[in-house]
Parts: sequence; C-alpha cells; structure tokens
Amino acid sequence: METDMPLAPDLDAALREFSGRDSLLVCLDFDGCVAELVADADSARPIPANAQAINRLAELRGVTLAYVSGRPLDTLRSLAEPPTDALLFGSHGAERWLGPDSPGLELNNDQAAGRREVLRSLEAVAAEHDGAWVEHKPAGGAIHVRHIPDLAYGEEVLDEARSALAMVDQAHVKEGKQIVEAVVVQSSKGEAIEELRELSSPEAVFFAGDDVTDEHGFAVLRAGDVGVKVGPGETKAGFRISEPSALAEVLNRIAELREQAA
Ligand SMILES: O=P(O)(O)OC[C@H]1O[C@H](O[C@H]2O[C@H](CO)[C@@H](O)[C@H](O)[C@H]2O)[C@H](O)[C@@H](O)[C@@H]1O
Repeated sequence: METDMPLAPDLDAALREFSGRDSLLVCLDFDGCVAELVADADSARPIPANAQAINRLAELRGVTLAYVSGRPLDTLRSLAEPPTDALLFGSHGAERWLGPDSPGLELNNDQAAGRREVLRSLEAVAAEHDGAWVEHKPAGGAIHVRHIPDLAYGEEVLDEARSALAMVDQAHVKEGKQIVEAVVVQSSKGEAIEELRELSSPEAVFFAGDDVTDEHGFAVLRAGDVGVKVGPGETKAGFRISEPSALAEVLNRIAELREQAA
C-alpha cells in the first residue's frame, strides 16, 4: 500500500544531517524492506517506487549502495536487480560480492558436512508437515512455514526445526518471519556492515531492515548513522517506518537533499 504520510520530523532531521556528509554508505535489507513479504519466495520483487529510489541514489556522487540480505547472492541478484555498482552481502553475510575480485563462498569439509546435515534435518521436518518447505542455500538452508494457514501450527513446525538444528554442531541459527534458517559460516549482518564500512570508508551509514537478523545491523550503527526499522517489533534502530512501501520516501529524501546540496 502506498503511503502519503510525511516523514516523521525526527527522521527528517536525521536524514538532513546524514545527507550533508561527503561520503555515504546506504545498506538495505531485501525481503520485508525493499520488497513486500509474499507467500511464494521466488516471486518477491522490489516495490517499483523503492527500485526507482535505489537507482536514483546509486547515481549520486559519494553514495555507495549495498544490499545486506539473507538471500543467497545469486538469488539476490536475480530478484533485487541491484544497480551495477552495488555491493552485495548474501546468506546473512556468509557470501559477498565486493567487486570482480571477490572470492566466491568456499565451504571447508567440516562446513560442507554441516550444510548437508542442516538440509537433511530440515527436509526430515518438512516431510512431516504439509505446507512446510526447505530452501537450499549455498551456506545452509531454511525451512519456510508461510504456506501453513494455522500460524500456531507453523510455529510448532519451526520449534521442531530449531530442535533438529540444535543437534548440528556447525549450524548458526537465524530467526526470521515464518522461517528458521541455519548457516554453517559464522557471519551476521552486523559483521557485513562493518566490512562494508571498512571497505568504503563512509562518513555515515544508513541501514534499513525489518527482521530479527537486521538487529545485528542496527547494533553496529554509530553516532551520525541512521537505522530505520521497517514495520513493528522491538528494535535497536533509531527510527521506524510502517511498511516497505514507505521506504521510497526515505530514500528519495536522501537523494533530494543531496541533489539540492550539489
Ligand atoms: O535478509 P532478507 O533480505 O530480508 O532475507 C531474509 C529471508 O527472506 C526470504 O524469506 C522471507 O521472505 C519470503 C518472501 O517474501 C517469505 O515467503 C518468507 O516467509 C520470509 O521469511 C528468503 O526466502 C530467505 O532465504 C531469506 O533469508
């Protein structure tokens, strides 16, 4: 749903200060932030107004744009269609594309065995419950229950998956919305943002996200940075917008303020 709500005055003031810096790093989560949450995970796409605002920002001098997502890198590329120069972290930070020389993800033997075990455990749980399905990822896997209409039953399935994953030594469990995931590489969105900060040396960082894993991202923000939580729920972010369709206004405001100052 499009919103005509003006930006909250405190967020607008923070964006004004943020946009005035010489060099900016703008980091974005994908699902539930740039894209609406949908039942069919393969059909998630950026909300058109968000995509437009992202492309507008990516054109501006001094702005580095990055996606920091739980999606596998390849999936993120094909669904989000990021601007050419965007830096990408996928699989909750386990996979990265920071330029043509970026090494691809390589699991060691122990991690590869852990990934097989994660997928085997999740498939075993999903096989017992209609509507549950497993997303296979390069660094692990995820069990989805969004297709189960009874929310309480879906939660029970996720509990079963959590118990199964607790038996896998290499599994780092990530909580999400109607999903439980495990990656076999120690990583987080906070670490990804810190790596991006080190690489691009911005004067300030912006991060928007909607989910539990995004809290690691908000936790590494510093004075002068701007964190925007999308939707309800507890957060360490300094600011909140109601829904993904409200993101375009925030990103366009950054672009507008920068264009005015140029
Ligand atoms: O970090 P993100 O970019 O937000 O990715 C988190 C996970 O998003 C996807 O699952 C979520 O979105 C689906 C599509 O809207 C939805 O069906 C599902 O219920 C959500 O949990 C994705 O499938 C995962 O791989 C990502 O890790």
